[in-house]
Amino acid sequence: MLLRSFTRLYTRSTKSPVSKSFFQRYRKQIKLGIAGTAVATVLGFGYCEYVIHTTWTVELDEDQFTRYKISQRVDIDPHHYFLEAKPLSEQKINIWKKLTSNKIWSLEVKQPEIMIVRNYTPLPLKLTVNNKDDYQLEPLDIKNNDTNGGKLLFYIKNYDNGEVGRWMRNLDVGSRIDLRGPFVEYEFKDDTKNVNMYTAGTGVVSALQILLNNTLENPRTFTWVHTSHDMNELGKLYPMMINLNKTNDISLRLFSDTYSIRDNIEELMKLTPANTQNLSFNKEFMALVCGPDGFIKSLAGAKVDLRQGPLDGILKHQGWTKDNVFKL
Ligand SMILES: Cc1cc2nc3c(=O)[nH]c(=O)nc-3n(C[C@H](O)[C@H](O)[C@H](O)COP(=O)(O)OP(=O)(O)OC[C@H]3O[C@@H](n4cnc5c(N)ncnc54)[C@H](O)[C@@H]3O)c2cc1C
Repeated sequence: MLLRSFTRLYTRSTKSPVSKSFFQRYRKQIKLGIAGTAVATVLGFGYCEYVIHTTWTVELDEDQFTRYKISQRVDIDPHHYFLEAKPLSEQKINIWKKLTSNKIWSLEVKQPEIMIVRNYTPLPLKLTVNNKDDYQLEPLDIKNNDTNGGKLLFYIKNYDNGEVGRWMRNLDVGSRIDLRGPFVEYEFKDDTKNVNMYTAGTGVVSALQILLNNTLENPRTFTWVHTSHDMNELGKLYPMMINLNKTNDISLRLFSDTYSIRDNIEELMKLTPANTQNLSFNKEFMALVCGPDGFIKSLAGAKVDLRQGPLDGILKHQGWTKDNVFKL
């Protein structure tokens, strides 16, 4: 008796008649279910792709992000590098022609892990990397529609404790970055004929962005003062600046080894023509100042809450008016 019930139990548990009949009974439905799941998965992936492509704009836009990937990066020194970003979708608008050399503009880069953005200033330059330590920079021929496939080149400083510059430096080539813009920081008025440009550190990019754009019909005259701790931090931007200095419209004066302009006040005064028109606004002259806070303060007075703030410093001393000066 005991043996029989054991045999019955054993037989039931090993034959599993329930599952066998279940599969037999619902074979069709199971097959349909598997096929349905496969179709849903394929459609799901397709939908995700659709959503991604429609929630990120294809053309650069101020309100929404456009997807790029890091196509090349060249490290200059531990705190400076070039980064080239290539759009994932073809850009129909030639942004350089659209903005011309009348505007200084930047793009926002998103750091998605901590959801912050920082502005960076694209340069109209083509980067060619020959090998690990050798690269070339060449200006885009914007007038003749050279867009380099919409690739954008940035010159970036990474601070030891900085978030975005450091994050981008550690990303692999091929990684995705999202860009938004353009945001115009300054636009020249047609009347402006003579520009005094004062830049320090990465502020160099504002001057280079307009001076390397060859779309302007009637070029302006530029007196450009740049100060860097060490000109080597500019990498191959430095020889490019020396070449720009050889053109008729640009006169460049470089101060190295110091961000402090205190040591060079006399020379800066000489480079900053005194306004002899009794402090009245002369629409042909414009001074742009771009660099660290202390640099801006010494030249033109401090910015206040990201606004222009009162005019002070060397430019005020030389009789320039508030309307002739813009702090970037
Ligand atoms: C219009 C515009 C264009 C620009 N273009 C360029 C460009 O082309 N290239 C470029 O390199 N930069 C450019 N910048 C600067 C850039 O946007 C960033 O500010 C810069 O890269 C630093 O950002 P980060 O996230 O790397 O560092 P952050 O995290 O902002 O830190 C920067 C530095 O400040 C220090 N810091 C951070 N928080 C504090 C705090 N609370 N108190 C004291 N110190 C602090 C950090 O330690 C670090 O040293 C531009 C800025 C503007 C507004």
